[in-house]
Amino acid sequence: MKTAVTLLTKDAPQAQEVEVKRPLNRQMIAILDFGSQYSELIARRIRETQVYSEVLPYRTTAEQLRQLNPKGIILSGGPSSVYDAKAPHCDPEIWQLGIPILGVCYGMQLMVQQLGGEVQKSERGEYGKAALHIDDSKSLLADVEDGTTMWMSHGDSVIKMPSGFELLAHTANTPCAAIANHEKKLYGVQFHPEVVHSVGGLSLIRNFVYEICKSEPTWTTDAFVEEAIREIRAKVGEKRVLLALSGGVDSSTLAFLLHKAIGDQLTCVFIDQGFMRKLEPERLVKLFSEQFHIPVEYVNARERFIGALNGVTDPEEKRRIIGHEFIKAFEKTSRELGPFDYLAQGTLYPDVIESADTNVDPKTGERVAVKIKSHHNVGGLPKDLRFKLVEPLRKLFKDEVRKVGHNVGLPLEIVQRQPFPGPGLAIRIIGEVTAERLNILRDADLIVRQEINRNDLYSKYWQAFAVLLPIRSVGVMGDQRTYAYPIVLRIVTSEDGMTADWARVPYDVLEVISNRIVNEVKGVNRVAFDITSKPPGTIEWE
Ligand SMILES: Nc1ncnc2c1ncn2[C@@H]1O[C@H](COP(=O)(O)OP(=O)(O)OP(=O)(O)O)[C@@H](O)[C@H]1O
Ligand SMILES: O=c1[nH]c(=O)c2[nH+]cn([C@@H]3O[C@H](COP(=O)(O)O)[C@@H](O)[C@H]3O)c2[nH]1
Ligand SMILES: NC(=O)CC[C@H](N)C(=O)O
Ligand SMILES: [Mg+2]
Repeated sequence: MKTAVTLLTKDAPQAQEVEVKRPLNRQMIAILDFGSQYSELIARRIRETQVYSEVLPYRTTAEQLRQLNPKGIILSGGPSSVYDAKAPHCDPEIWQLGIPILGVCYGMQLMVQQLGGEVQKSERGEYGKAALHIDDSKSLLADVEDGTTMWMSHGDSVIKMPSGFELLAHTANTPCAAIANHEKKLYGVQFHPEVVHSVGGLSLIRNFVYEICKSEPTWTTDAFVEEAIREIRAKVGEKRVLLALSGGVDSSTLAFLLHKAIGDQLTCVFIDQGFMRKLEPERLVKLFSEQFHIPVEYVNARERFIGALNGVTDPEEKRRIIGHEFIKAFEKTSRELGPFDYLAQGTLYPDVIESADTNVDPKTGERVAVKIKSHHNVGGLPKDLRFKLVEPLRKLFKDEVRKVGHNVGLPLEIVQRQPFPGPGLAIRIIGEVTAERLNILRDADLIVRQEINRNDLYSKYWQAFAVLLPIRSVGVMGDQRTYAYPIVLRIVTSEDGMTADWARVPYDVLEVISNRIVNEVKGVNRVAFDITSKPPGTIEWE
């Protein structure tokens, strides 16, 4: 049996109303989102404990929550201050639901304020690591070591707890760093247990999920696949689906998942936008058709894409045009091979969060855009998209998708592939994209890949690639003056693409890459290595 609750979720495509359907017997932890950058990270940490979790808008009412029947509720952090007139509030009825609640940072401050305690701006904010001194190691803080490091990011503090609450922990700057009303199962922490720097954060989350909420670890990759297949079948019915297949991890995983779910109602379409790496298109079509027996329609759209980018230099403009051309190519394919009602894409959560509206305006409580860059498959979509979207991986992070891929039988060589962006080499050529620059970058990129593979480094790095800059510098080769492009090496480590660090690549590997590029690629006379982490940089240069 299913319960249907209509909610406006924050990452809904074109902000349509989305029905969140949860089977009544599904155990879940609901997260109410007050605009924290980490809301989805909390969900992911909960899922790591094998309990299903979903982020919902902070306006979700107590009645809607009662229908969803979660085992526990978490209130996220957020940029607002609870005492501001326009700060976002939750439905005050939720405190009476009898469901355990954990407030994190802003979430705790809100709990305190609504239940009669006091929150004030503190003299000194606390940002970064803090030592947590434990006053009561029962329940929430069981197994969390006294003096452990927790990560803080707040300017306000709880100065008076509501009645019925007890102190669980403090730090040097924060007298109430963790509090509880054991009887009502209401808990609050000023720090962020969900971030990786909080040592013991996962223990705290496990205590909440298992000991306090009494959830059971039923959310496994098997369960995800089973449910995704059921939902795809229910959504699509007898209709036909066009899958945008790039050959990357996400869309290949989706191809296997959809193939299991709807068999030959599925048509996979690969668009050759002209920005692929050397030999990639041929390899992909062969692999899927011959080895996996999943036929792929190859669409040659090279002329259209490069034509559309003629003279365009602004990165967001490039991304918008590329997204638009992708959709035009899918529509053309639909006219020729369709019709298709549904377009399936391997969209993941990081694509969504970087492209879409994610923050709450502290003054109005409304979402405001903090767009980092429009991923072609999210921000590049037109408002009047003719297809309905099928994006079952939309809530997942890359490492979760890799597990799903493995589960549905995708071979290791694809499961472990480094990501490659849909706009391809076009966003690795800074400024205008020309055929000449594409050829140069393709040759340089091949050398990077060859040397990384030769040294067995491929699986150590999140991505390793070359970027071409549209400037030229002077060099000397064979006693001749050269005036040519530089290539930048971008090689990073990362867990999920949301943050990244530059890889400490052995000098001798860098040396060989540099020598080979300058010697073998005509038009390049200099190689640089990017040593910027994300943040403040991003992984791709555009
Ligand atoms: N050349 C292409 N042809 C068809 N669809 C594409 C192409 N490039 C990207 N897409 C679509 O856009 C989605 C997002 O691209 P993205 O690169 O994030 O994922 P991916 O290619 O599937 O995996 P990876 O991130 O590992 O490269 C893909 O899942 C796919 O649905
Ligand atoms: O399919 C995609 N379409 C895009 O428009 C896009 N932009 C960035 N990326 C990939 O996303 C990850 C994070 O990249 P950034 O740090 O550059 O935002 C990195 O792994 C990037 O390669 C994209 N993938
Ligand atoms: N990270 C947060 O949730 C911050 C909450 C609130 N804005 C503060 O500064 O205390
Ligand atoms: Mg890709």
